[in-house]
Amino acid sequence: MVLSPVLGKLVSKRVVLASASPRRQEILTNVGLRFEVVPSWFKETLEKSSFAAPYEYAIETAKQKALEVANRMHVKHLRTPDIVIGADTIVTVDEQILEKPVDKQDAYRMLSRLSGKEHSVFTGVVIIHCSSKDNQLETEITDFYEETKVKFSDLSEELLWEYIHSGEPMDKAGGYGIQALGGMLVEYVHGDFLNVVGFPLNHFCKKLAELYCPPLKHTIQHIKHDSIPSVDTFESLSDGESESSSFKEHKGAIKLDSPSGVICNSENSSGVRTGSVVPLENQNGVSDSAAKVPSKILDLMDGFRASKALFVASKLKMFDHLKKKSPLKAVDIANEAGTSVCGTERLLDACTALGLLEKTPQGYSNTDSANTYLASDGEYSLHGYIIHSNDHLWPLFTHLESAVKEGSRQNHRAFGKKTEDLFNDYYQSQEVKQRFMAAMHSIARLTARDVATAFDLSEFKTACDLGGCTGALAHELIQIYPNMKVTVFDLPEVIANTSCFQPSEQRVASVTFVSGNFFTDDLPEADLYILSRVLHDWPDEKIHILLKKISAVCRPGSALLVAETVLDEQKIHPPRVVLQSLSMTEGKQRSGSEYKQLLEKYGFTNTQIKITGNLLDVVLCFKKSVILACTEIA
Ligand SMILES: Cc1cn([C@H]2C[C@H](O)[C@@H](COP(=O)(O)OP(=O)(O)OP(=O)(O)O)O2)c(=O)[nH]c1=O
Repeated sequence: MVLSPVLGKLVSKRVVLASASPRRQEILTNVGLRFEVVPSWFKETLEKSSFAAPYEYAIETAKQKALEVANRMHVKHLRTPDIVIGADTIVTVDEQILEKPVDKQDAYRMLSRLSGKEHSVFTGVVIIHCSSKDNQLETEITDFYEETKVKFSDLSEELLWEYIHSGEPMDKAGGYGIQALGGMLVEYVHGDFLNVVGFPLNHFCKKLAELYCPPLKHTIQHIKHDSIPSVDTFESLSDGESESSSFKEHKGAIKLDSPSGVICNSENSSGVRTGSVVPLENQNGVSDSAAKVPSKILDLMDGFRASKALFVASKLKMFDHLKKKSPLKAVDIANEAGTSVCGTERLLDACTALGLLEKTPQGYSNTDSANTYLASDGEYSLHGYIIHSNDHLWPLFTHLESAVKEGSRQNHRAFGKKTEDLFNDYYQSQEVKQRFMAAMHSIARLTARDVATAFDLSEFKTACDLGGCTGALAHELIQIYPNMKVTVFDLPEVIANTSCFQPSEQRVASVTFVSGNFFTDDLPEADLYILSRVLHDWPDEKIHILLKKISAVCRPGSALLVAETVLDEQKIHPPRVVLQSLSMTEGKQRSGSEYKQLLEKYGFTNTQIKITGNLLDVVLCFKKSVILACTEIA
C-alpha cells in the first residue's frame, strides 16, 4: 500500500469529513489528506437492540452521519461534495454499547464497568462517493469497521473521580481518552491504537488504496473465442491508476475500434471491477500477458484537446444557448453561434464525451454543472476565467519549452510584448481589462464563501481587501458579518470598471471602493487586511514592500488574512497550482510553513491555516504581541 498516488487522486476532489471530532481531523490531517470539516447533525439515536452485532450499529451510525452531511451540502449549498467520510466510535463491554457519557454520573457508571476488564472499541467508517444527476444526489457507499481490545486495570473510587473531575471523559466513547490522561487507566491495548482514538487510519488507508489504486491483475485471462465475455467500454480500462474503474461500473458495448484488442472484465480482491486487454493475435487461445493501458498518460496526452474544446465551446457561448433553451440540435446551435454545422456537431459531441453536455435523440442539453459553472450568467460561473485561460494562458503555455529553457515568462513570444508592457496593457485596452476582471471575479465568486468562513472574523469591524478587484469577496464578507465594513483597494483603472460586477440587492453602503496603488500609496485603515491571490504573483522585493507597509499600519489587535492555494510541504500538491507555476511569473506558490515564515518576518504571529478544499486556502495571522482567539467556523 502506497499512499501518495491515492492522495494525488483525491487532491482535486472535494473531500468532506462529517465529524466534529478534533481527533479524527488531526489523524487525517497528519497523513496529508486535504478535506473540509462539516460536522454532522445526525443524532445518535438508532435502536441498538435492532442490530445483530455492535459493529453494525457503529457502521450504520457512521453512515447516517455522513449521509446527513452529503444531503445537506447537496440541497443547501449547491456544493455536492465528491467524497464524504463518516465515523462512529463505540465501546462495548458485557454485550452493552457505551457511547459518550451524558454527565459525570454516567461517566462514573461507564468507567466502573470497564474497571479491571477487557473491553472492545469499535469504529465504524463509511466513505461515500457522491454525484449529482438531474439535481438528485447519488451515492456509492463503502464501509468497514475495526475492533481494538483494551484492558483497564482495577480503578479505585478515588482515581475514578479524579479522572472524571478532569473533564476529559465527557466527549469520548466509554468515558475515557486513551491518548491523554485516560492512558493511565490502561493496562494493555491489542490492535490499532488510533481506532480507539476515533479513526482506524491503517484500515482506512488500505480501503482508499483498494478504491483508488486497485492492484493490477497480472494473471492471464483465459478466453474461449466462442464465448465473448461481458465487456466494458474503453473508459473503464485501468492502468491501476484510472479512477473510472475504481468505483463506477460501466456497462456498454465492446469498443470495436479499440486499438489494442478486446477488453474483458475481472474482479480484483476487493470486488472492484477492472479491465484488461487481450492482444488481438491471442484471442483464439490463451494470452501470455495482459497489456496495460496507461490511461493516465493517455489522458495527459489528450488533455490539451479537452481544455481547448471547453474553451471554444465557452467562447462560442454554447453553454449559454443551451441554458436558454434545450434540447437543441447541432444545426440550431450552429445557427445561433454562426458556426459550421459539422464543426459544431463535433464540438458538441466532444463536450458530451467530456461529461459537460447530455445527448439524446432530441438534441443536446447542459449538464447541471454546465448550467452552474459554464453558462456565463451563473452566480458561480467560471466563464470569465475560462476565457482568460483561452486568450491569455493558452498562448503562454504554447511557449512552455522556451519558458523552461530561459526560466522566464514568455509574453514577448506569445503576445509580441514584454512583461511590463503587457501588464500595462491590462489597464490600457478596455477589452483586455474587462476580460481580466471577469476572470478574477469568476474565481472570487466561487471561493468567496469558503474564504470568508474559514475563520470566525466577526470581531473585526473593518476590513480592507488589498487588490480586491470587483469586490466579490467584500460583498460576501458583509453578508456573513453584517457589522463589518469593507474597503476594496485597487488601482484606479480597476475601480473605474467595477460597476458591472456589483450585486443588485446588497447593502452597498458597507462596501467602499478606494483607488490606489498598494505599493506606493497610503493604505486605508482597517482591523483586518486581506490579500487574496496577490502574494503568489509578485517577486520577493515587491512582497517585502507590501508586507512592510501592511505591518506598519496594523494596529494592535489587527490581523492579516491571506487567501492563496497552500502547497503541501513537498510542494507537489495540489497539481493544479504546481502547473500554474509554469507560467513563470516572478512570484511563487508557497507551502504552509513558507507562508508562516514569510509572515513572521513582518511581525505577524499566531498563524492559522485552513485548507478549504476549494480553489483558495486561507492563512490568518495577527500582529505580534497580541493574542486573539479565532475559532474556525465548521
Ligand atoms: C475510547 C475513546 C474515544 N475517543 C473519542 C473518539 C470520538 O471522537 C468519540 C466517540 O464519539 P463519536 O460519536 O464516534 O464521535 P464524535 O461525537 O466525537 O464526533 P462526530 O459524531 O461528529 O463524528 O470518542 C477518544 O478520543 N479516545 C478514546 O480513548
